[in-house]
Amino acid sequence: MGEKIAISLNNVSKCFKRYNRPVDRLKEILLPHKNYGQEFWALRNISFEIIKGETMGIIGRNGAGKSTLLQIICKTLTPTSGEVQVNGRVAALLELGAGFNPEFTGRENVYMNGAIMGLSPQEIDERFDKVAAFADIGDFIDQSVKTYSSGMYVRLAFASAIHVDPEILIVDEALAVGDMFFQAKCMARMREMMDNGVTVLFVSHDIGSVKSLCQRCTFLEQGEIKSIGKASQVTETYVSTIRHETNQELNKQIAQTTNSDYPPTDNFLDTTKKIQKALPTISIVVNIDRETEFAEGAYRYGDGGAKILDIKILNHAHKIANHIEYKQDFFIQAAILFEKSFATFCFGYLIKDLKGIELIGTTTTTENLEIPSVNAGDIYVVEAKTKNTLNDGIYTIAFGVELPVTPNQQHIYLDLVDNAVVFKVNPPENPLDKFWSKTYAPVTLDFAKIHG
Ligand SMILES: Nc1ncnc2c1ncn2[C@@H]1O[C@H](COP(=O)(O)OP(=O)(O)OP(=O)(O)O)[C@@H](O)[C@H]1O
Repeated sequence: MGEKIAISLNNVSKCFKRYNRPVDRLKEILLPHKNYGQEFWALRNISFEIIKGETMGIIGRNGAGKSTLLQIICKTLTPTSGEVQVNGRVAALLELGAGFNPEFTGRENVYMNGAIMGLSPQEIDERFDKVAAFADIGDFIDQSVKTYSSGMYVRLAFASAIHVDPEILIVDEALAVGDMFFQAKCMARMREMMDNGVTVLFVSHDIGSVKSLCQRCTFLEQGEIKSIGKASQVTETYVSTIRHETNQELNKQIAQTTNSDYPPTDNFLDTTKKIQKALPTISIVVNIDRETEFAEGAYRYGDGGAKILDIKILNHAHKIANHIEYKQDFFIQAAILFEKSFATFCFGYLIKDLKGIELIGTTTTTENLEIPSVNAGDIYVVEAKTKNTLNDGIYTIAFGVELPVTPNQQHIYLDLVDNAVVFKVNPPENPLDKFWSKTYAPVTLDFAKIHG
């Protein structure tokens, strides 16, 4: 394994045996030549390398094999076949319950953990106060760990893991158990460790955290790598896969309750404010007679029935632009061809930064705008006008046409083009106008002198 590689997996597979009844397991122990269980491959042919200092996210549905993979890397499980090489001191925060001895006090566990990680008692003495301060569990540090709440347990586990100077930090969803203040503290600490060159492997169902923390990401599906690469792209593949399945599930539910192919939007019409608004006269700049090529890296998904022909960003002067100005109005215009008839539809957009973090967006249902029925063959041009509240930088837009099923909660995606357009926000002409957050919301500031 090269010096720059922290973790290397070569064709790693893991097979578990599953038994229908506990007695079958016993029978197999007693009669080892007989087979009473079924083989289950939790991982199949997993190969990748993680470079030192890199942060890799692992995502996938429940049961995809994420924890099994981490346990194999941490060597608490042995693979059925394949090779695993790990180069560096590993601190792992796996599922709750692993790692600490419940009979020992918190203090004893910190010493035990430090010793396992190769620290001398003197080194642990030097660090203990920092561990206790980070965990912040007060006198519980001298109580046995079995009396801890799950939150206290995570606090101490995280504090002791990060204070052994790991070269590789492996975190499995553990942070989700702590309270929000502790989660924020852990995230900040993880970022600091990454900045200092620690390699991090991070399993999470929170796509936002994976996008913001990880450079690369692996999407596991039924024990196999479905996608591996840049975190922003892999997380998008994952989200689109899940949305596609949600679409199918919703369609199934709808088909069971109605005879029509698509949702009866009567319920929707009854329960939301009816704003039957004719589309204003729009000065059309999008292509309406052919499908346009979207930005490099764009990808689309959806159930069909509608097709987005074109999406354009327009500057404050309503001219096609790939640059928009600080704090000025801009427009998003799209053309949609309907291939089926629908009782209504909904459109919306989402602006993301280059890491894929979703910053600003809305839909017609969020805005309480209801669009009347459309017929197969209709072409609609839709437009959003908004003020640019983004800081200077590069952004992408996802634009979707959907069917509202439950207002603002569940939509069926007919056509969604992600990363459809890339655009740049220019820095302000006057540097004094610059703000320092990713986005800006207009505000009224006030003050009053109450003394002196
Ligand atoms: N000891 C075991 N014996 C039998 N099957 C197991 C064992 N451990 C895990 N599995 C199975 O292997 C598959 C992968 O499990 P794993 O815990 O790695 O998934 P995961 O992606 O971490 O899921 P989650 O997101 O729910 O934590 C699951 O179907 C699980 O039931």
